[in-house]
Amino acid sequence: MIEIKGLSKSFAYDKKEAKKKKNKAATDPREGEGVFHAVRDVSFQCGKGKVLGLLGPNGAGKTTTLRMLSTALEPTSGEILINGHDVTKELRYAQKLIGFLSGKTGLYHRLTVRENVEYFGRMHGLSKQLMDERIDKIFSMLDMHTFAGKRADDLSTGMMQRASIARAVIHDPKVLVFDEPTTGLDVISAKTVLDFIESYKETEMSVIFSTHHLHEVERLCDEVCLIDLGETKFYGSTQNFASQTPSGNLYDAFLANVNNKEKEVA
Ligand SMILES: Nc1ncnc2c1ncn2[C@@H]1O[C@H](COP(=O)(O)OP(=O)(O)OP(=O)(O)O)[C@@H](O)[C@H]1O
Repeated sequence: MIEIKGLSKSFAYDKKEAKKKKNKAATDPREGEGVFHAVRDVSFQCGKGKVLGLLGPNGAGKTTTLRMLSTALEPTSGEILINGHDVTKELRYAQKLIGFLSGKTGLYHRLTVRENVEYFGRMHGLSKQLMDERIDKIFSMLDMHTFAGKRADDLSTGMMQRASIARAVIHDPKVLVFDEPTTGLDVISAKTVLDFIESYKETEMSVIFSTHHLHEVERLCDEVCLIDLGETKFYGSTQNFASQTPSGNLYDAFLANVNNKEKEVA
């Protein structure tokens, strides 16, 4: 179980940005004195065996939120608890339990896919036997055996993404945090990734992933957290989210919950 309570993250403006903002009235509620409040108040939780979809228009604060969950960024305020343990205070404990997939693959281009995954497995202290078992299982789930010996810089986008996922889950994390895992993938690779996430529903894991694709939410998510301008605007079951509008569809519910004038959704 992962709980996020009143999370916020502010970034100091660089000199150029600070100069631009000086003496100008703020047009965005996230603009503060010398800082930009990218995430202002985000709260949700994701129980064992549940999948939560993190939604929001471009720039809403999804990636920043997920980076905090992954421990890559330290929150300005708020709490992230895994099984009651505070992630910021028990970093090692949290890093063992979290598997993070970000937009950047983080693979070593000169190493083969298998070498890459083994490297991250060793960093997590996996024994050779456990590593081989895990690799065999994950590579089968993600249909990776055919390109396990290829160097990372020879991979297609879809292969690269699957290798990055294998890398993120080699240590058998209990909480998966995936940032837009299907962005840029063709239909077949996207299906492999979605099937993989779906398979986790049968386990005790919690999965949180951000997406702009509402059909993915419909298929996979038990719960939805929609953020806009850095704040949680809706958190609850996917069913309750959809039933907020007369049409009962996720697309209309999304539009009804965002203030952002552009109301972008892919
Ligand atoms: N390191 C940083 N310094 C300053 N501002 C930042 C930083 N990281 C993010 N931001 C700003 O915070 C806001 C939220 O960004 P974030 O990447 O979290 O949005 P997002 O919801 O993931 O967007 P998208 O759907 O386009 O990926 C944006 O306005 C972004 O420019």
